[in-house]
Amino acid sequence: MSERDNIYQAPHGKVADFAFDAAVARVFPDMIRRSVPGYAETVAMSGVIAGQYAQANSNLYDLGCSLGAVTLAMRHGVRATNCQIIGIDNSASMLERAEHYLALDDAHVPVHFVCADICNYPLENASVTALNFVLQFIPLEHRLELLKDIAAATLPGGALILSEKLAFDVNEQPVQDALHLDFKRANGYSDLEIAQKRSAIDNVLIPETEDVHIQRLKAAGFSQVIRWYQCFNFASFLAIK
Ligand SMILES: C[S@@+](CC[C@H](N)C(=O)[O-])C[C@H]1O[C@@H](n2cnc3c(N)ncnc32)[C@H](O)[C@@H]1O
Ligand SMILES: O=C(O)C(=O)C[C@]1(C(=O)O)C=C[C@@H](O)C=C1
Repeated sequence: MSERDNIYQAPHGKVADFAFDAAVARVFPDMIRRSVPGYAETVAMSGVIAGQYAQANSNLYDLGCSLGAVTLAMRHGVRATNCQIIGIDNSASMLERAEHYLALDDAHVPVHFVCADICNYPLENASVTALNFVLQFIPLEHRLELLKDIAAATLPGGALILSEKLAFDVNEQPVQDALHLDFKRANGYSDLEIAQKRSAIDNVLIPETEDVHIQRLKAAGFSQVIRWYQCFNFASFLAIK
């Protein structure tokens, strides 16, 4: 079991930019469950989507895999034969723990975890790729290029699962922000913790609107984009090549 996230419980003075370091890796399952509305459903359904879109003799990628939650959900969902799943993250602390969870898992699809920058990693023969709450951390100027690389590596009929924190127009933004704030409060975060986490992620997690995501996925080479899930300000899209 993961430890409880109390990283922002005490006053920090100046709050440093958020990083996926050892302290975050240690509490990550608790942190993401209490911070991202719909996280558990998004992970579970990535297994169902992988079941539908995985093709025989292909690769499935979990880009920014953290502890491998989506990797393992896809591993249990895949029905096609001779697939392998490659989980990539540039945080060694995350991957160390991902290997631990993988060792406890009993499914049979081969899984390889790789410590690398997803913006430079050569992708190929992909039937399903997941970017589960990861593109939001990639610098804006690199996002289109990464999606183009994914689309180019994706087989016809293959899919990308893109889950993101969304930005909204001026009327909707305060409504969604208030609901997200209450979601965090309901999960036991204090107002100080919420405020300090917000300053930590302010320059690091840059959300964009649904329109921007859909247009860019199409510009990258995906022919159809469906928002299959949304819970408050977090949504997940299925982009089909
Ligand atoms: C919010 S977490 C992703 C959660 C995970 N996909 C899940 O569903 O549990 C973001 C992850 O992306 C990783 N990451 C961010 N930028 C990256 C990059 N350029 N290359 C590889 N990994 C990156 C971080 O280390 C972190 O583990
Ligand atoms: O938006 C927030 O307030 C968050 O805490 C979101 C978020 C995320 O979406 O990845 C940010 C960092 C942590 O990884 C967990 C959750």
